[in-house]
Amino acid sequence: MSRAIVSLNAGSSSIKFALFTLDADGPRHAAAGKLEGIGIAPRLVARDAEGTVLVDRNWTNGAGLTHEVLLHDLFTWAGDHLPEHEIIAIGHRVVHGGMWFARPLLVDDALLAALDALCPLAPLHQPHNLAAIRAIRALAPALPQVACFDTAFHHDRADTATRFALPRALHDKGIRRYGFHGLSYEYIARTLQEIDPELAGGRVIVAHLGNGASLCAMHDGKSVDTTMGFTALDGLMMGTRCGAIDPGVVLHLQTQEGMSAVDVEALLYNRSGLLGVSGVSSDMRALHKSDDPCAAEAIDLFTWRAAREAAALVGALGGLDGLVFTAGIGENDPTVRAVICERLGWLGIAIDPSANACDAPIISTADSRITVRVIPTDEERMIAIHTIGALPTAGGGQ
Ligand SMILES: Nc1ncnc2c1ncn2[C@@H]1O[C@H](COP(=O)(O)OP(=O)(O)O)[C@@H](O)[C@H]1O
Ligand SMILES: CC(=O)OP(=O)(O)O
Ligand SMILES: [Mg+2]
Repeated sequence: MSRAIVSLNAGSSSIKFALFTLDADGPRHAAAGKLEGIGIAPRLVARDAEGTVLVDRNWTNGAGLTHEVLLHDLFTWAGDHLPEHEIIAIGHRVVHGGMWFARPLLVDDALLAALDALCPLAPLHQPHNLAAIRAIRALAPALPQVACFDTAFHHDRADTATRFALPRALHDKGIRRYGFHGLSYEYIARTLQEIDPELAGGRVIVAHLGNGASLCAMHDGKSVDTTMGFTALDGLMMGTRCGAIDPGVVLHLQTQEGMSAVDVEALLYNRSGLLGVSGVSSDMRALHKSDDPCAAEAIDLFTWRAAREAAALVGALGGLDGLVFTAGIGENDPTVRAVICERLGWLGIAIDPSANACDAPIISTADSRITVRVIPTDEERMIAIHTIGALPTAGGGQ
């Protein structure tokens, strides 16, 4: 029987998970999967480390099944089908750690209560992250659970990068720029250190372009600035989120258009971004397939915003040595990467079209002044590493 850690990344309509066994040289990936379509038509697919499908299950009449019920089914499946693994802890991606939580922490009642208070700052994520923790507490009260914060990687940035130009008292109360996707950025920083230490020591922009999207400006592997702020609404245009917007628009919608705060929240988080501009889909693949001109306009705006924000981060870094693409779009979409790089061509970026077309590890030409890489992210592995480290006997009692 080998001891194992489960990493959970619970979102509004999906729960991504991965199982890692504890090896002397770090967590070893044993299985991973996704429970998606929660609230509509749930489907569970899991694969072992070789990619063999372990389960592909749909629920009949599954629309009414909650995260809690489905997590229970997932655990029953894991108990029946992965009996050779003793799960010793569960690690969670918790999107918002606020001002105080900058390191992975063992979950207890006090921590859960403090994290509940941050739900309004991450309405698409935090309630689901915490619901998964509570569901597992109910199923297995003695199982240690570790919260790993998406904000933590950005926590130690200089004050200038975290401060809004608002009265000081509001900053002191916690109204400041936090930044997200930190588990992904931390994984990329570590990987870059392994594969290209010289570049890792320099000034690098990492573009995490997924359903949620942000950029991180790193120097020597540390976050200097990032495009997301107080919430995961800020910065880039995303699947359904607007990204940076004149705050005057929000005031206008409320005072002139008669929208309530709840209406505005739903508009900015769920009906904007690629979905709102295209009127077609929030999914980049669907937009490429569509012949609706609004779909093309949405993709154009996505690349325009990404290049514009990247240029701002070059200013924050005082120059640029490397650019890394990651997450669903960043790892798999040569067209989006090519257009963003073309818009940033003035920085001395030159892309090799054939390397870009096959998502090669390096997609810049040999004489490009800036190295452009594609690195698949692995938030689940980062969660497993942090979870092992946060257990009472660090190293998982090995
Ligand atoms: N081959 C691909 N080409 C273009 N876009 C892709 C491809 N594969 C995935 N994507 C896009 O990646 C996005 C989802 O990214 P992902 O990192 O999985 O998001 P999240 O983890 O936030 O749910 C979607 O817009 C999807 O269309
Ligand atoms: C913080 C965030 O936007 O996360 P995701 O990309 O998973 O939506
Ligand atoms: Mg994601």
